Amino acid sequence: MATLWTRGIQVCRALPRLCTAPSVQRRTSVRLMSTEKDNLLVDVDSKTGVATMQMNRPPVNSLNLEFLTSISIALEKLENEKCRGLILTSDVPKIFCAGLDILEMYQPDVERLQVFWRSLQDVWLRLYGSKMATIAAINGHSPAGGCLLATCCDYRIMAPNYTIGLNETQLGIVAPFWFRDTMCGVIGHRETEHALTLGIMYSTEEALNIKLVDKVVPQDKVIPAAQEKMKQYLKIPEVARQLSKDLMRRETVEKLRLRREDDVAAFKNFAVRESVQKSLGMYLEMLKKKSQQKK
Ligand SMILES: CC/C=C\C/C=C\C/C=C\CCC/C=C/C(=O)SCCNC(=O)CCNC(=O)[C@H](O)C(C)(C)COP(=O)(O)OP(=O)(O)OC[C@H]1O[C@@H](n2cnc3c(N)ncnc32)[C@H](O)[C@@H]1OP(=O)(O)O
Repeated sequence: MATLWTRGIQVCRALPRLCTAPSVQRRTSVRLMSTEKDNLLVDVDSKTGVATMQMNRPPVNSLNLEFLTSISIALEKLENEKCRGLILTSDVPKIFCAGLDILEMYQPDVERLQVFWRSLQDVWLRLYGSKMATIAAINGHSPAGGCLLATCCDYRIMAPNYTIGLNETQLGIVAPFWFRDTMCGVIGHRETEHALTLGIMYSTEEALNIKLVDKVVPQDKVIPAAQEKMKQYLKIPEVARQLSKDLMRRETVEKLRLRREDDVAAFKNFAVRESVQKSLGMYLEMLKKKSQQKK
């Protein structure tokens, strides 16, 4: 991984503050370009070629356009750098990712809404279709789009006492076909139908039971366990591992690739419906009330 190391140093030269951070010893730390400051922390271990991507957009890592764009650019960069593995996790306490930023969908600017949806498609295409071995270290709640990110990965390790699931119907919205297909690939048709129609948020233990997550470990062991599991993936001859993954996922990836603009139009037309806007408004209100009660 010499090339990676050299390139990493070049990036660090442009960002000297990072290079002096103690946590980057024997590591190449790459802070990727982003429109929102420091919302994505990406460390690449120069010895193993494994990147750790920490989402850091408080309070809940909700995915707005800028954040999705940062993630997409980072994924592209890691793929171009021929990183071998990716651990996706969160730097926000108790939250892996709260899914799409509902404010992007509520009373939207229609042009931005479509760009927003394309940026989510980009992230999905890059993560689900990645050549890297990918592991989600789920160290917090993971509803909807958060669950999507986790299910895009090859393996999921989760800490206890959190929730994960595609809860879209609870907001009066619908998980599109590529969310469904990703979930189906992990837990199968029947459980996905059950999960999607009811918008089920599973506890960590329930998620383990239905194999939505592969392993449960204490909070402080989630990232070490992901690093350990990654070693198993990296022992497999690269081309064989990548082609096997591609064989499993290509059809699903191609389906969206071929229908991207139809999917954008379907999303836009759905999101602007009066009934959908009303549901989103009520859900936001409920979240606000709940948040105020805590304060
Ligand atoms: C015919 C049709 C066919 C096809 C359809 C075509 C297209 C499909 C159409 C639509 C598809 C859309 C797919 C959508 C995917 C999504 O991801 S939607 C987002 C779903 N997410 C959620 O439901 C999560 C909601 N949040 C929570 O449950 C909790 O916040 C939490 C468990 C994540 C964390 O709990 P707490 O730590 O207690 O934090 P608070 O609840 O107090 O929240 C703090 C703060 O953050 C705000 N917030 C939370 N989540 C979001 C969010 N997702 N977006 C924006 N903002 C969020 C919350 O309101 C608080 O704000 P303040 O009140 O403090 O300002």
